[in-house]
Amino acid sequence: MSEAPLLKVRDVSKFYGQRIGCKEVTFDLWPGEVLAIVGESGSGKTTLLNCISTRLMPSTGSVEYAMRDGSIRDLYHMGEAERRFLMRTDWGFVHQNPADGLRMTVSAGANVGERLMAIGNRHYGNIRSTALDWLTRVEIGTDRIDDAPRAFSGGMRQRLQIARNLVTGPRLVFMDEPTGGLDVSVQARLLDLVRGLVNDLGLAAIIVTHDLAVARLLSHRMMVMKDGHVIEHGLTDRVLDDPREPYTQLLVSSILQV
Ligand SMILES: Nc1ncnc2c1ncn2[C@@H]1O[C@H](COP(=O)(O)OP(=O)(O)OP(=O)(O)O)[C@@H](O)[C@H]1O
Repeated sequence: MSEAPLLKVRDVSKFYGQRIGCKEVTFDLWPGEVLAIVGESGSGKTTLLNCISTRLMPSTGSVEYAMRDGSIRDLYHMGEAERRFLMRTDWGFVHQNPADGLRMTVSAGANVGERLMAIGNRHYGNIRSTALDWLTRVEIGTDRIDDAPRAFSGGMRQRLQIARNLVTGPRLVFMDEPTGGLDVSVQARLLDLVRGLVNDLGLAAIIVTHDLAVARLLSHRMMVMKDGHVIEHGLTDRVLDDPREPYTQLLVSSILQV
């Protein structure tokens, strides 16, 4: 890991009227590091993820990002066009529901290829061969390249969404319950795949999950949220093996096997 954080999140709070979405969240994320945000439903995980990824503007706080050229930018003071470019090129966002991250009626190949075109690739042959390569990497048969994702199973759709996000070589990927809504056996295969890709590509990732087994398998560090606050934060193995907060102890003990 390099010496400067990729993200510096400082005192990020989001209020929905009187209601707390998340409150005074501060942490650094380092290049190549995977952070899991865990907590029960309504604890503020998605609100925090959306604030950090600028899909939602926080009420207060700041997020600094180390750009590829080494400059540090304040995400909430970036122009809209620049932020969109960053999202398309340097970041990925994997939604729980693949339909939110895919174009369901265009082919699998086009779903992957259009991200390449968005960053300036114009050579059809190269785009198609890169798309084929990525379908293989996410274990989708290359004979399915011309099929639309609406003809795919849930697991295949999620793998295609991952290929679409990773094809442009992002440095940071946000994932919101990436295995939610899938069968257990499909989840296990997807988790293996995500873990392999994140390791191979040296990606930094922030993964929201209510499933501690997902956090155990994928993350280096984890933050536990309750009622919008981060109540515990540390190395994943430490938090899961030796939880300090009574609430985390309860969460851990409610899972038979993590
Ligand atoms: N658009 C909104 N308007 C009003 N309140 C909201 C909105 N979105 C979230 N909240 C509230 O903010 C709090 C945090 O919600 P959030 O969805 O971030 O939690 P979560 O941990 O991601 O839950 P889940 O796992 O169910 O998605 C909750 O009290 C929720 O009701």
